[in-house]
Amino acid sequence: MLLADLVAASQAVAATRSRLAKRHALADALRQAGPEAALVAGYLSGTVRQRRTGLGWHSLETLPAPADAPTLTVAEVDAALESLAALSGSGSQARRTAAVADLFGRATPAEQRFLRLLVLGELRQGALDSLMLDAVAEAASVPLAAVRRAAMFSGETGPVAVAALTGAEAALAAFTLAVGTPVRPMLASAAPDLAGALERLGGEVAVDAKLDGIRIQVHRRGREVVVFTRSLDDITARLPEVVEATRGLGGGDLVLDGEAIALLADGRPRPFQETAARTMSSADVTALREQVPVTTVFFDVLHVAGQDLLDTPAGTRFAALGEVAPGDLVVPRLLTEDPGAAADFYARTLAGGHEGVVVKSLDAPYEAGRRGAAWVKVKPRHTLDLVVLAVEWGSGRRSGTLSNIHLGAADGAGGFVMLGKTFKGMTDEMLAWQTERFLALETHREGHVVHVRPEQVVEIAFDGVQRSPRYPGGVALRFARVLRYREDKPAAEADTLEAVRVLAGL
Ligand SMILES: Nc1ncnc2c1ncn2[C@@H]1O[C@H](COP(=O)(O)OP(=O)(O)OP(=O)(O)O)[C@@H](O)[C@H]1O
Repeated sequence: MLLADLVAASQAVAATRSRLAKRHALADALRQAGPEAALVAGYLSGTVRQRRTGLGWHSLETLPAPADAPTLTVAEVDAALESLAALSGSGSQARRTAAVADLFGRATPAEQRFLRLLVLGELRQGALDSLMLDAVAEAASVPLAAVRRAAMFSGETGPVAVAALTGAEAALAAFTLAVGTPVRPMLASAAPDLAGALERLGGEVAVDAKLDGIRIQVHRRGREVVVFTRSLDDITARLPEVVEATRGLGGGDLVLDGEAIALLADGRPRPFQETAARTMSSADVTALREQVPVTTVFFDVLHVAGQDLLDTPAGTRFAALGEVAPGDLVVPRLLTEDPGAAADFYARTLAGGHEGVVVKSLDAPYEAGRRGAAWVKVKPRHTLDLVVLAVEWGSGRRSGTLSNIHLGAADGAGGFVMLGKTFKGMTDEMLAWQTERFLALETHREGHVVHVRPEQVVEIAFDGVQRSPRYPGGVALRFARVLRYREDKPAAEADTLEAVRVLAGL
């Protein structure tokens, strides 16, 4: 497939705000790509990023004269980006510059623009992953459910696109849960209070403590244990306690879902940052482990000894978890249909220093990768997970640091809408960290404002939402302040403008 065709498809997707029209444009591109659909799916959903090539906007400021006619193929571009990503060691800077000049020199003006945005991670035509899955189903004329199911086992959309287009439903059915390969975790929806959550689910439910740690998905095959994060990164080396705790369980091969959390001697949680620090680096694990040991807590099981439990009702899965894991490794949980008992449990959980509860249906399957209705979280404090769009250089005591952050909510079509700014709540350590982080994400500058790739999620507390003509979404946050940066949440899962409007009762 020619790069020019991919550019045309990208422009067609970007040109419309209608989800249906975007889906048709993507489906056309996938059909045209055939066996190269994996590449096309990767490029059009923006999963191929600057991170891989190590190129910043500085290196793309002056580009060579463009070519007159389109000759570059998508496969050639991919190979060139791969080899750029592999460059390291002495002299790699010069080789990188030469490779960039060669690639861009063979591109037409429109292709140069596309490549520049692609490499900088700014190609946001709104092809979110869920939309790409819709397009795959359309292009291959297969049921969407079959595509979604394959994607939850595959982690990446590319191989699913190729299977759907070349082998239809039969090829999609070959994607199953494999012990050792992570599946996308099930996510929760939110209710404003406990009564709302109980009403939504009805009847007997499980009320779980919501522990403010790090989501872990643990796979055990024989003696081998692998620990994955919420975003499916392998962090086994960082959490030896989890590996040891899992080795000691019964039940043959296992896939478990849970939380790793640093607790004090009395069982109350340590500050979230301390748990998070344990998952950031695999250096000095032994020393870190001595200072801040983490406790392993499981709340679900997806596979036991050759049997997949994803489609088994939660009540049965929870009973299976009780059989393989001792009580101290299972989340505090109450099975009840009595709102009074649920309220007592919620109050006790909060008194124990925990974040809230997750109310779970006992009949539901494990809906991997979905923010489903079967898990409803309830927290006393409302927060939003927003994306940093730009940062301003600080003044006075903060001069030399990037301080005031511009906050964006997802617009539901792959872009972000600004809701306000804040420089509140940041510790000196956070300021130092964010300065480095946002310089690495920089795309361009306007005066004292540094624009960044919208990739960093930040958890924000606020006192309310008000109508505001100043911001494009028509709403702004009152007294927004930073609680913490979230390393475990991709920008695509940030809170949406729609969710913010609902909060504001608009
Ligand atoms: N008992 C529990 N059951 C399910 N998830 C739990 C539980 N205790 C803690 N959690 C955490 O809560 C998260 C579920 O909430 P949600 O799906 O909204 O994810 P999130 O967006 O990361 O939420 P939040 O920002 O509230 O932590 C899980 O990812 C998990 O890390």
